[in-house]
Amino acid sequence: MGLLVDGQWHDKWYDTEKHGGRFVRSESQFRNTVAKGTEFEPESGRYHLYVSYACPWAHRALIFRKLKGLENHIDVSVVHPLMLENGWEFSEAPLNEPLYDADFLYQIYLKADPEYTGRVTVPVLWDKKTQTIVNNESAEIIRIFNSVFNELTGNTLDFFPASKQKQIEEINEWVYNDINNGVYRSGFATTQKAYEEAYQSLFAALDKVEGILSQSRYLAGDELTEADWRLFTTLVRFDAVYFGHFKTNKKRIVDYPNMWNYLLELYQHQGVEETVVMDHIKTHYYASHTTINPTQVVPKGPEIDFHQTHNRGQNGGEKS
Ligand SMILES: N[C@@H](CCC(=O)N[C@@H](CS)C(=O)NCC(=O)O)C(=O)O
Repeated sequence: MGLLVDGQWHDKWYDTEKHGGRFVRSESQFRNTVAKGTEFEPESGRYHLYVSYACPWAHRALIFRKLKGLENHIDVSVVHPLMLENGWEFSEAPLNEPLYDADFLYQIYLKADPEYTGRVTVPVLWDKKTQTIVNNESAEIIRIFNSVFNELTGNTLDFFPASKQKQIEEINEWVYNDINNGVYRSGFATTQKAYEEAYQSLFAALDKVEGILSQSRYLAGDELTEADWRLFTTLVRFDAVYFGHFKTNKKRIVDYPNMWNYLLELYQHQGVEETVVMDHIKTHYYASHTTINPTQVVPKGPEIDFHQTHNRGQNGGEKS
């Protein structure tokens, strides 16, 4: 775990002291988009996506690449699940870096900006033509994937429809703060107070989700949207990792009937299962966060069956 300062790598854990033991996520810095008539034209084969299978933010991008039929247009590199003193690393194939034969993800950041100061995070959308990072913010990468390559792929599925954008943005706001980032705020807290604040707002938000899903098929009504996929990547990690490792242990997702069935439905959505790589997920969290789990022992359980039949859309506690 570390960061770049003026282009130099420093092995340093998150500084929570400044914020009373609270984990505060820093803003992503590369915020360009792909668009016709700009320096980043939508072109097949031009862009490369760096991800970790472990990371919920990168997972969003992988899911959108799949749902939007971009696999033949945007290739992917997957980092090694362990993130230790050099940050994200590449390894032997298939976890190698094909463009520059880089060993570490920070080298890719340095290609984009030799003086870069900041965290070296996944996902990264890389432009092979101008050899720079287009964007390293998953919330924006999924919007790019949602629409920008439609002419190339012919895939017009829209997970951010104009009629629902305001509602989706509102849902994203509290789901991000209290759930997606909430699990990290709980797990990375270094004071009891900071942990309890995060824990309480997390479970209040999960109760809210359960309430919504008892009335409605998806978060924003009967249409599957970006808001659902953003929540999914946290829910699918919850019982296996966050519940134990991040101490978010009031309830598991399997204890919420509507949310659990919803999670099964999303997991079983065409193409999604192959984006969920549980051994990378467990290894990454348990063995990389040595301040939380110094032995780096990865628990064997729990056994989770995401293939169970779900009841969504069958009037089973929710309107179809
Ligand atoms: N806001 C970013 C967050 C990405 C992020 O924090 N990724 C984590 C992995 S889950 C990471 O790469 N962390 C490395 C670090 O913070 O040094 C996004 O959504 O893309």
